Amino acid sequence: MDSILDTDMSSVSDFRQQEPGRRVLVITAVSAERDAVLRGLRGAENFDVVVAGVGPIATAASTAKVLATAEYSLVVSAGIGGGFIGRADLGSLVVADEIVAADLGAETPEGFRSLDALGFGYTRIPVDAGLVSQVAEALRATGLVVTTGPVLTVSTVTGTSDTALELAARVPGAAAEAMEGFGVATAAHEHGVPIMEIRSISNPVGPRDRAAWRIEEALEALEAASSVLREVL
Ligand SMILES: O=C(O)c1cccc(C(=O)CC[C@H]2O[C@@H](n3cnc4c(=O)[nH]cnc43)[C@H](O)[C@@H]2O)c1
Repeated sequence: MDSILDTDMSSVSDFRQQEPGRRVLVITAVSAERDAVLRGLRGAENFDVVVAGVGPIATAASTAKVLATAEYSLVVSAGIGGGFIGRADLGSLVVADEIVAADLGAETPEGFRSLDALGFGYTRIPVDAGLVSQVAEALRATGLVVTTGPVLTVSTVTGTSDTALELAARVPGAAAEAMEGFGVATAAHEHGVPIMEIRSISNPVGPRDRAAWRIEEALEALEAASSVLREVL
């Protein structure tokens, strides 16, 4: 398999306008995630799966571009992510009940202040509670291990225990971190389309140990989750 970091974004420019209605747009960062989602969806016709790049900025731009060309009833940010220790183990799934731009703000002598605390915008996008519980229950019914909670969007992968502890204190209940959710959610929110985020856990949030990442297992869990999404969305 190619590196997880390969970003084949051809699906963005190849995207064709689809019938409006109950269409679901799934946004992944990289092609390995897209392929796992597509395996799970097994040709489901009401889903489009698009590679939008790594990080919140690339994904926001790519998602906005797709949403400008077609109508969707739901946008799903899906991919691998880091799990906060004690909240989400390797190979398990996290369904976001809130999508939080966790490092968008300012450092002050009193500590971090988020953009919304500074009065400049928003950093938290809630997910419909009924949708979260419906999807989480359906995933659990197939034997998958699922946590619901805030999923943090960061521009820098956490690499120390200190940062992991700081983020967990900043967002109580934080279950996972990744790099795209808030970008996808901002584009969806601005288009008035409901959003959800699902992460399969490839690594713990904390000291950088690239060799300990379990990307294959996380992609398998993402595939399994996608086959459930096929049935419930
Ligand atoms: O270890 C590195 O040197 C490194 C540098 C830049 C990027 C990476 C990635 O693995 C890209 C992250 C990619 O996967 C998602 N992801 C998975 N685990 C985490 C995490 O613990 N924190 C943040 N993002 C994570 C993310 O959504 C990206 O798409 C590695």
